[in-house]
Amino acid sequence: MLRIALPNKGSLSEPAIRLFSEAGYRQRRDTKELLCRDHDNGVEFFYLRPRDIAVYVGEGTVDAGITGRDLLLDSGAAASEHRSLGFARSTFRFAAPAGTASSLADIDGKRVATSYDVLVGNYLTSHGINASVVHLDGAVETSVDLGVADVVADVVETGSTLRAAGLDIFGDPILTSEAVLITPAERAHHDEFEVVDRRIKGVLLARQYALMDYDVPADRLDEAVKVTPGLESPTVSPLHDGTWLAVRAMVPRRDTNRVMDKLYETGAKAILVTSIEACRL
Ligand SMILES: Nc1ncnc2c1ncn2[C@@H]1O[C@H](COP(=O)(O)OP(=O)(O)OP(=O)(O)O)[C@@H](O)[C@H]1O
Ligand SMILES: O=P(O)(O)OC[C@H]1O[C@H](OP(=O)(O)OP(=O)(O)O)[C@H](O)[C@@H]1O
Ligand SMILES: [Mg+2]
Repeated sequence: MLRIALPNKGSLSEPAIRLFSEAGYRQRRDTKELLCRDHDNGVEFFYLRPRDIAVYVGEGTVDAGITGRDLLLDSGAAASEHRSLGFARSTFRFAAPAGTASSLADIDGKRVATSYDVLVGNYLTSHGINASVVHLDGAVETSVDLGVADVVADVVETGSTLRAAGLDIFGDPILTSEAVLITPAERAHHDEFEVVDRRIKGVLLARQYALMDYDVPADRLDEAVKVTPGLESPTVSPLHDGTWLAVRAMVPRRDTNRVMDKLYETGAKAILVTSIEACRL
């Protein structure tokens, strides 16, 4: 059986499990379950701490897993990013009390608290900054107030956690992160993994695209098709009346209303948008 590690808690867990459910894989029913075997699809799922997943994948004891790009880089494990998944998006930033730091150079000689010491250590070294990294397991934003650090480096989504702690973000983002599908760095993929990957890709595409159908006068087809080029090329079929054509194309979901406006202006009618349940491309 193919072995896949999924996050058992935290922000990555629920969307990672939902992704595999939507791809047709059996998932655990209870958050206490640490293992779930999907015999029909030949895949065994292990629910592990998000931070540990890169370690298991790097050791090759599981064939693939989902973690955050930030956690993968911090682990130093021999695992590599195979596909980004578009959820748990965050940036990794430095922050300090207002007025105490405004650029990377201001960190020199200071103490930086973080849960991601490898990531931060490598970043500081590569930028020639000499600072001491203080490892904390979590709630890093409190460390400055309590006097164990001068600066923090942490995950930022909306920024409200840092703001609430009276810290201002400064400098360039250290990293832009999101959930990623990872595989062992030094091993060829199993054929079974290719099936899993194709299914995951299908779910991601189905989330990203909608199907658009419309009717257009034959002499306006070229203009309309420029607005809906589809992924390969749109399907065009004749209507019974002989002067109109029916067009079907995939359209990025976030563009559907803008595309419909443009098509309408081109003379298209009966414009319909339908969700895609699943796809293989
Ligand atoms: N608010 C957030 N928005 C988006 N991604 C986040 C957020 N918080 C954490 N992450 C991402 O989740 C991963 C960290 O998972 P982890 O479970 O260790 O932290 P967590 O989600 O805060 O859970 P916990 O604090 O319970 O350990 C990282 O990839 C991180 O970028
Ligand atoms: O920029 P924001 O939108 O505020 O999000 C970022 C915060 O979210 C996460 O913490 P979480 O809420 O999971 O709490 P914990 O990690 O401290 O348990 C992360 O560790 C940051 O602290
Ligand atoms: Mg957290």
